[in-house]
Amino acid sequence: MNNTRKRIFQKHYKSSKPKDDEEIARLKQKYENINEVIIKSFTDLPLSWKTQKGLKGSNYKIPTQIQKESIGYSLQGKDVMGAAITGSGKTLAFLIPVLECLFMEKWSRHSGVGAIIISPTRELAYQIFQTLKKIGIHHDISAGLIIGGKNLKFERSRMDQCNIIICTPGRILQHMDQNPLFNITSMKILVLDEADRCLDMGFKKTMNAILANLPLDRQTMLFSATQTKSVEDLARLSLKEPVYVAPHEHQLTVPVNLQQSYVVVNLEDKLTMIWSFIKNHLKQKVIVFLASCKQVKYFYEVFKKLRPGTSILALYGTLHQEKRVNIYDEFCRKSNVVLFATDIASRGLDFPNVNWVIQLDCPEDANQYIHRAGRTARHDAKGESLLILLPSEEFGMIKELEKKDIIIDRIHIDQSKMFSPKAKIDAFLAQDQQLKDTAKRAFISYIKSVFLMKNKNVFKTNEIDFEVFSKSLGLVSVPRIRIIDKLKHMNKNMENQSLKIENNVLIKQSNVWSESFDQSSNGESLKKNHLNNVDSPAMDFDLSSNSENEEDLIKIKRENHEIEHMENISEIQNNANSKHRIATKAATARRVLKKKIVVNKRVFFNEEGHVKTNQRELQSDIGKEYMYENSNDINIEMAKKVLQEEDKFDRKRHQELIKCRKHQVKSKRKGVDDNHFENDIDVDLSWLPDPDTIYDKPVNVSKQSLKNYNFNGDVQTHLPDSELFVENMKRKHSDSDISFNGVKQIKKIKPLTLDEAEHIAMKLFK
Ligand SMILES: Nc1ncnc2c1ncn2[C@@H]1O[C@H](COP(=O)(O)OP(=O)(O)OP(=O)(O)O)[C@@H](O)[C@H]1O
Repeated sequence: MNNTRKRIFQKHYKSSKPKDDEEIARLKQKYENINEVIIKSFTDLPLSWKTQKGLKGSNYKIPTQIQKESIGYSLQGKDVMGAAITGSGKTLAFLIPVLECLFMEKWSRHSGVGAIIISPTRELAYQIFQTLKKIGIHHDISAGLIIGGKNLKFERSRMDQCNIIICTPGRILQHMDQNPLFNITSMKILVLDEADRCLDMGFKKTMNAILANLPLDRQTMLFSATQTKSVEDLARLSLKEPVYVAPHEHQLTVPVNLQQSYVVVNLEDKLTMIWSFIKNHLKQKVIVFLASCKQVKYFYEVFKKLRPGTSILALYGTLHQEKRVNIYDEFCRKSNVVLFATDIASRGLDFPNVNWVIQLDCPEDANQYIHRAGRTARHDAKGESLLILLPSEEFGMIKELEKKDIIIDRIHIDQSKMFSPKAKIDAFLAQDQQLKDTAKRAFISYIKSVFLMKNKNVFKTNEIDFEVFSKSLGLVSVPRIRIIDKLKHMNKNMENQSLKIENNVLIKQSNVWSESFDQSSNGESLKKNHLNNVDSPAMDFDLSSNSENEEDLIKIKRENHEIEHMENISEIQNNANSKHRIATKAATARRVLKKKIVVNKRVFFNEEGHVKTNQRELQSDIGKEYMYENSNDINIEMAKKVLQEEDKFDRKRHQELIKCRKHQVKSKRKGVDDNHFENDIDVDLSWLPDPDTIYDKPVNVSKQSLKNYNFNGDVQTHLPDSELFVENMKRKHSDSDISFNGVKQIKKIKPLTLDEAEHIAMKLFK
């Protein structure tokens, strides 16, 4: 019955399939009369049957507002700039026109690249690809995901067969540069998802290079929840009379179903706060945003060890690509789970059914807040967002959000529901050096991220109590951050000076900074913890992560910064480089002598716990002379010579020792006692029982002749079972022909049982 129905349906379906040419002509006619007001469902849009079927199969029936308003313009071939709140369906708003455009152009697998869709992160590109696969399943068009993390050759061999390329900026540029067969001359559509991010300073050079390679005769679509309106950006993209579609402008910046709130906590209480939150929300799906990948790593490692009773995942840029995709999929699948993430997860990702978004570290700006919070309450779903602010961040950040019409309520933490995992974390770090290092890196990366943030009304490094913060992470002492020390020092000397620096110099500089931290924690300079009014210069750094360049590579969003408080950037670089000079022991010793520091004396103890005084004296004449020379200075050349001379003596002694050892082995083999070695092995064996006494007695030995021995070799009184024991032993050993060195051979002795062996041992040691 079912089969018949299916066949009938297929017959009907086949007969109703219009010829492509006819369909194209019919649809073209309708393009001019698209009226968004009368569009109630996707079927009201002039779309090919292949797309309609794909949409239906994916359960998309009613278009969202941005889809209704933008798809018409896109079908007409206009450049479109779409801006709509997070989770409002912007992906379909550009994927449908892309498919339709290629269909109308009668694009086939052999027609080459027809559309390029660029996304700032790999995860987002992967997600777009998945959606395209669903809705484009009935089209005879191929698509490729070009995001890196895979062999370039492998991608290259497939590039030419792709009609739609979904990519990240870095990877597509790599193909443009390195693949002579990559042909995009016939390309029709360019889409930038999260356009403002793709066009900001982080990707500026890459995007400029990509755009220079693309044909000018193309349609361009830009989509984002926080769309760029920069004239410069639009000029770079060579947009032609773009249509700006923003259905929620002046009404909404965040979804209506999003419930927002914020709390104010001290930096040192953040860990306790998030731990308590997780413990109170074990049955929820939560994303926790942090400022850097090193922090994410630390929180992930610690929380995994703490075992809160829910799954813990982490997503950050330095993870291997395959792992990233697996974590992404796992988080999508699970319902009770906490994901610690950097901002690679803040834009575009459509994780289903996220209950909470926690912004544990303050977002860079209001736009960042919008994107992060938008990971929940997507489409028609509800969700909650909690922003965690430091007392020093509250005023500035709330003002920033108000500028974007985002009004959020402050809530207070119920202290009775706070559980501190501090004691456990301290214990973990004490046992695990790796975790301790991760904590140090987390500490440093957080301080650096605050230091480099542009908005100094919000991010104030001088308000951070370094000692208290480091303790809260389980660290015993404060890790040293040299560059902050350096800048603090320079700040004092060079106030009111400014300097224009080039982008690339600063990028290099930031790399030096990221490497130049010293993990030793005994630096006096930071013992006081507070930076004395040191704030970073007004630089526009983007610490947000991205998969292309790895998130800890600090990127600048704006060119030609005015940097106050710095006299000469090259000087910083020189100084920073000089920090990398290897400190030799000699140099350290010289410094110690110069400063007249009394270093601790090293004391050696022997096994009995007595202080060893007889240190080996130098043997060579030159060595003795050097030792008794009463100088406070270190003469490296002289020390070298002494070592060379002493080396000769050492080698000689070593050879003698080897000779002696050989001699000892030989003697042992011969069974000859060697007095020399007896002296070496100074062990008193007098307490051992005389083997003759035990083994060489006749079977019916008298009770009186049997003796037991205590540990000191003293004869003890006879025990009633001793005779039995010896007899038994003799009987057992009667078959053996094992011979003891220097002891009479006992023939045919059977081996002892375990009990007997234990018994004899007990007797001997009593
Ligand atoms: N017409 C529709 N009907 C039902 N669901 C839809 C429709 N359009 C999109 N969705 C769903 O809404 C969710 C959000 O869509 P999408 O990821 O495209 O949002 P977005 O606007 O791109 O968000 P962001 O700004 O965060 O990137 C997805 O789960 C998607 O499947």
